[in-house]
Amino acid sequence: MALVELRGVSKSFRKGDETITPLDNIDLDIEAGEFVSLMGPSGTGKSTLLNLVSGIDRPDSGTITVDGTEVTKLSRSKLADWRAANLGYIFQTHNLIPVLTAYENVELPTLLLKLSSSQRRQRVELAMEAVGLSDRSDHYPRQLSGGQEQRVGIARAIVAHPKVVVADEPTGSLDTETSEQVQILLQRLNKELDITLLMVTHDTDAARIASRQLVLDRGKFIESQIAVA
Ligand SMILES: Nc1ncnc2c1ncn2[C@@H]1O[C@H](COP(=O)(O)OP(=O)(O)OP(=O)(O)O)[C@@H](O)[C@H]1O
Repeated sequence: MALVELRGVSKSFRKGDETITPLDNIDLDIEAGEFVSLMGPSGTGKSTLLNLVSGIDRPDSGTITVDGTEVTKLSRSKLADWRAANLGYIFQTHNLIPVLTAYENVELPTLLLKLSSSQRRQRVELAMEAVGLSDRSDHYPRQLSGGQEQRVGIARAIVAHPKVVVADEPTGSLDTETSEQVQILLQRLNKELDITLLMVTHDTDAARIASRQLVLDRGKFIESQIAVA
């Protein structure tokens, strides 16, 4: 069984009189340790897919299973606990809390886990180290560069040792050089820490660093051209 398994997943939204169906009976398998990129025209349902995999939203039909847990069956409260322990989310803009230091921002998701304070400290320190920011722990977001802020966002996403990390345009708001650094970091986390990644991107260079490229269009996955480039 794949680490992430989508079977017959559909999701529609009503827009006035119209019904739009970004995801139409989709199947997807992501194996443990894979790095999958997802591209596609604007509004085709890429973020919707990430929200379904992470249990933020529910499909109209179909099942989503992550590491043997059928996420689509979990109650709301169970879902919150499951997400805290199993899923990391990297946003386009890092969404850091400005009044907390880098360390405290990364620590936040661990407060939902049953850990001793020394286990918690160890996790945060490891995550800060993994993104190369151990020396910036006491800095506030305003004291960090855009790339450093995004790296703190990445540390926050991996601090709970999640099974899967989903990333929604993680390099979308960065300049070319910083974007490349974040791409290298994501690739390293995938290869060295064996983190399974599903990354939405509009950037073909970013998509190329993934081990598998998918394109979503009109409710379905299509073969990616860049996979054979
Ligand atoms: N909660 C919602 N209510 C109504 N419509 C929604 C909702 N969420 C998404 N949609 C619609 O579903 C479609 C897919 O949206 P989604 O954000 O998943 O696309 P996307 O591929 O991530 O787009 P982009 O590349 O521009 O970020 C869009 O038409 C969007 O307007």
